[in-house]
Amino acid sequence: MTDDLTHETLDLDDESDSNTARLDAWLEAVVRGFHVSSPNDEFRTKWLASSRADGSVDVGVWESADLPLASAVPVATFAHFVKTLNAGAAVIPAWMVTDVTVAPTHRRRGIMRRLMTENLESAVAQSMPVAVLTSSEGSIYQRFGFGPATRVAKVRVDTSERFRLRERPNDGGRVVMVDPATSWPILSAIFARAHATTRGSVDRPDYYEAARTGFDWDEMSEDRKQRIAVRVGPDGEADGYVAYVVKDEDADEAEVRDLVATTPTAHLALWQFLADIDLTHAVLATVPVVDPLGHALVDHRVRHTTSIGDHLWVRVLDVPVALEARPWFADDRIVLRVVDDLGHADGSFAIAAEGGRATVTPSREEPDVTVDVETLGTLYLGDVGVDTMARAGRIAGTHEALARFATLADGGPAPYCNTDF
Ligand SMILES: CC(=O)SCCNC(=O)CCNC(=O)[C@H](O)C(C)(C)COP(=O)(O)OP(=O)(O)OC[C@H]1O[C@@H](n2cnc3c(N)ncnc32)[C@H](O)[C@@H]1OP(=O)(O)O
Repeated sequence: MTDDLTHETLDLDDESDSNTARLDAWLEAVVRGFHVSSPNDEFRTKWLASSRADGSVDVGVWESADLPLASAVPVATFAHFVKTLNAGAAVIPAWMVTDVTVAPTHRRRGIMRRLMTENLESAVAQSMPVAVLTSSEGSIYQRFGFGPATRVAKVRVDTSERFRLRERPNDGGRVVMVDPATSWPILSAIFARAHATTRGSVDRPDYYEAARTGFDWDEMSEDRKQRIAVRVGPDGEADGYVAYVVKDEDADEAEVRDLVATTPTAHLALWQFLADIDLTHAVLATVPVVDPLGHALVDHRVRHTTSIGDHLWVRVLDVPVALEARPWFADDRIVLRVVDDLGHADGSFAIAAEGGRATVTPSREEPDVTVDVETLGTLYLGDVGVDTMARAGRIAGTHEALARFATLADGGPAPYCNTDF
């Protein structure tokens, strides 16, 4: 990498003592970077199994072992694996970037920039249409072409007697408590259906299975607090679930760890279930910003938003593949210029849309509208409209061209990603 730093991709399958020590040191660097306690043996074993299952590619940067007090722990880490993103009209491969850390002793000397630049080049070499990540801070990744593309809200819902749905779900379905240890086939099938139909959804890393079936990654121990309820629809098919904990019996609050529903009725039925938990009077949850729950309540104020934040960041790498996978909302043809300092998405592209889908091809025509690749990432899943970005000074074009682009690009359901990675 530089004279005193070496850059190495871990071998997750080598079980020799020396390589195990290497993996442990890499994991220590990650948890240290995020200020999490050092892992115990159970965490390490489960982390390795999950990383292998995901096909994770984990890179570390080490100082020379000849330096005084040289540590086995790398000074930087970077990982990616490939899953899928529901882009609204098609599900496409997504290059998922994670575990980016640089030690305080080595910060701000370009290590992360180098790792990210090389990593995105690998993604392009493997024909990835988009890279995605979730970010610890708000101003790191724009410089690499990532734009915040979905948001989540944190809510506190008063589930005392004030909680009343206008209409109690009454379609003949029921909610059943299931044993977390054996729940995974049901939960993963529900999530797969939600993923296939939810714009902005990213498929889940393998560690979700351990999290849902009895391992608490934060506490690094067996999870004996989490409960799971599954909603069974009138046809006998499981169509939603909620995983929750009542952390402290005195706190009166249930905390939702995961709520996935494949139908509107299942969603409301699971909220009614949460409201019906005795000895609790509030539910804390992370939910879509555009959420029907408030509108389904007699008193919408029982659902109180405590914060809204960005969640999934998108970096378009292959403009035609990415844009052909998203929905379009008018029949029109427009030439879009994308400016990308890293070059991957740079160029002009004709978007010819008809019947909700577009054919996108490189073009030499004069562009109607110009965006940088970060702005394209933010527009991609439809969380923010063209007009808003134009008024933020982020899209160039004539008034008429911007209006046509807005009619073409804006519409459809608000995106939602409820996968953390
Ligand atoms: C996808 C994820 O994993 S998100 C998690 C990111 N990791 C963390 O938050 C853990 C704690 N932080 C860190 O480990 C490090 O500070 C990192 C990884 C964020 C940055 O690593 P560094 O090697 O210091 O970054 P590097 O020196 O390559 O900086 C590259 C550019 O990003 C900028 N940058 C770096 N960190 C930050 C930050 N926290 N906020 C804003 N800008 C930043 C630098 O100023 C630099 O800008 P420039 O090249 O355009 O002038």
